[in-house]
Amino acid sequence: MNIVSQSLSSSAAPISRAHCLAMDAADTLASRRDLFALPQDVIYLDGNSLGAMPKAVPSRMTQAIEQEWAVGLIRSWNDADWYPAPQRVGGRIASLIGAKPNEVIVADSTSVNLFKLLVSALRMRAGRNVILGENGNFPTDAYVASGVAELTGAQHRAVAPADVMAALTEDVAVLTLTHVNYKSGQAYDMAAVTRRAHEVGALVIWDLAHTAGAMPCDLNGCEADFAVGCGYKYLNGGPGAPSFVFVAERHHESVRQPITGWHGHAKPFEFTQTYVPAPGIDRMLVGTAPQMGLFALEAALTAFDGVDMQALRAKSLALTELFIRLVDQELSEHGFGLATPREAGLRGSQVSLTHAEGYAIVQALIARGVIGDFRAPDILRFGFAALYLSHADVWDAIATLKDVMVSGIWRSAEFMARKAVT
Ligand SMILES: Cc1ncc(COP(=O)(O)O)c(C=O)c1O
Ligand SMILES: Nc1ccccc1C(=O)C[C@H](N)C(=O)O
Repeated sequence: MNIVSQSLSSSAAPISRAHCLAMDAADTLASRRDLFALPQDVIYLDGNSLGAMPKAVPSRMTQAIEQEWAVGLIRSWNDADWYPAPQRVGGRIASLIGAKPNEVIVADSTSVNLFKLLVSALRMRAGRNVILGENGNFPTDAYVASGVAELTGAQHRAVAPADVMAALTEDVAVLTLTHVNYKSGQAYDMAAVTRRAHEVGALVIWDLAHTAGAMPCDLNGCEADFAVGCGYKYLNGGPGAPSFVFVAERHHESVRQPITGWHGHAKPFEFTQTYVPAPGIDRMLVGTAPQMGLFALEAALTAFDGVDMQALRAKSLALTELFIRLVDQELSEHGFGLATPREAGLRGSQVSLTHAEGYAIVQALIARGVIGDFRAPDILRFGFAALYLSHADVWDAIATLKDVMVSGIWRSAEFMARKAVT
């Protein structure tokens, strides 16, 4: 039972702001908020798109720029340990996703890492030619799968999430899914899906964009093959932070990724003319790593030091449950639907509402300091980063949304007309 159920189940009384403050007083993660620089007048519910900035980042960047780059110059590749940063930061992320440190490396973007893994998986399942995906996945996942299919002659087959299990047939080389859907916030049962895929001999790539740092994940416990994810969402690495890629140790020998750049070479500084893949996870590298992005991400990850991911999950579920209950309690007359499962076990760390006028409503909310986002055609999306949100924030966000609806302010031309960029 989570903190909301505990404090509310015994009473049928409406939830009040005082209840929320009581939950904050009992919140063991509450002090983590001080690790983040967030404007006073903002309630930030968009950490599933761009995480907030950890205060540890600016001083690390200043040191990297003013000392390591300006003074150390090229010597810093060795003297400041720039060279092993992809492995080092990968090792930190591994601890958040149920992987061993040598199974995760940070490189490139999520889209590029998906490309590398899809081609690798097809090569490992020669004789099978289907990439199985899901309808409604984040577009880049579908685009990259189609691009790989076009390049390799494979077939990209996308089915409804509910039909994935049945679509796992013996011609599937690789199944590619996003663990927590970016629109609905619904999560797959990673263990069950991976098991079924393996029963038919398929490999699985999990996109953890909306999972890593948002909730616990046990890649090795699920015997996952491959995974990718973003550094800039719940890991708070900053805009365009590099992505991470996971390859289970048992596949390290056989995985051959297609972008055979020199940093994935066994001996990059021998400058030979023939490509020989590096042993282990290093072969997933391509070219020179974006060091500044790595440093920001590395500093950002210190916000997770000592965090029990089960406690983080409990708080995340408490926040999302509270939000859902308050929508029921405060907004029932305003035409919102719920696109996210009420059942906690099926939910990631976001709540999505539906409303035909969602775009204008989100714009009006943002103008009042509650930052969520809109996803066409009718989704109002709210991400809950348990490290920096409080239960009172949830109350205040709902109160602002109610005010936007009751006042009808969202109908003003300003909000109806503004163009969405995020
Ligand atoms: C599920 C998912 N995959 C991938 C991405 C992004 O990939 P990239 O970092 O390559 O832009 C996102 C968000 O942008 C996402 O939500
Ligand atoms: N990388 C971005 C750059 C600009 C605007 C949004 C994004 C996102 O990450 C969107 C996110 N993946 C989503 O789930 O909608």
